[in-house]
Amino acid sequence: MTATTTATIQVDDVVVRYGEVLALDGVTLRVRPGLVTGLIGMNGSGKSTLFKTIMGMVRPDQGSVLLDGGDPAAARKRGLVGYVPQSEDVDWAFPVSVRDVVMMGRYGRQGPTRRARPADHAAVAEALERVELTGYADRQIGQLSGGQRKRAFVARGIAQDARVLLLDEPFAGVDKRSEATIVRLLRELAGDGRTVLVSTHDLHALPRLADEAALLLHRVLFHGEVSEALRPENLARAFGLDVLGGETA
Ligand SMILES: Nc1ncnc2c1ncn2[C@@H]1O[C@H](COP(=O)(O)OP(=O)(O)OP(=O)(O)O)[C@@H](O)[C@H]1O
Repeated sequence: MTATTTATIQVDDVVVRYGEVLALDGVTLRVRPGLVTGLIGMNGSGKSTLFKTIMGMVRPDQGSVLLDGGDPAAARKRGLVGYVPQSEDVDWAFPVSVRDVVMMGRYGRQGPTRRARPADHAAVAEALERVELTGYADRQIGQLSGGQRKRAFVARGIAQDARVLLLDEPFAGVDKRSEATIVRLLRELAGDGRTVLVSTHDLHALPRLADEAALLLHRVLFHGEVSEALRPENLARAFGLDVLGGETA
């Protein structure tokens, strides 16, 4: 059972190119269990590509990724990793209910028939409760607010009992209540020993959210204490901006 296994993300010197575009240029990163790690970077810095590489959906042109010490695609297939995608990557018109989305987290345990057993229904109900969406279970997923949609995907990862959770911009377009709920949940999930990696633009939420932060600009510029990551000189390097005003030279 993966539940007792320590899962850690190990990325070594990863390069990913899309044709001429160099999305990741020698990324090395260790993400430890039991912590929330924030992944900070400007648009196009490679955050989504790094997530897809960690999940084995994008193959590095160079370098290696280990999830729980093994191949990422295999780890994903055995349900080790839960993913909360960016909103643009989801077809919100798809005719599935919130409950169906959360039940997807149980597919890995159901075999090819996908017949839900009482334990699956119980896990889905508990996950919905934890994200405060019990009353929305039968709604079509697209009928939820932005924050509720994110919470539904977090519930999918909880129902899956994923040891590694990757969240791509979970606070984009999210109301304050959902943000607070997601922050609380991620802290609880990390407290249970899970590995939680969250990309965000929301620097204000970072001290409440994360134990560590990594700054990404096609490579990891800094990884360590959140307060250190937020130092103006570090943000200036990651965002190419002088936080006191204009563009850096
Ligand atoms: N499928 C693709 N084909 C070609 N180029 C791509 C593809 N996906 C991403 N890119 C390019 O790779 C670079 C990194 O993109 P990526 O989406 O990983 O960054 P990001 O930090 O997640 O950005 P954002 O915050 O805007 O989502 C960008 O220049 C982007 O245009």
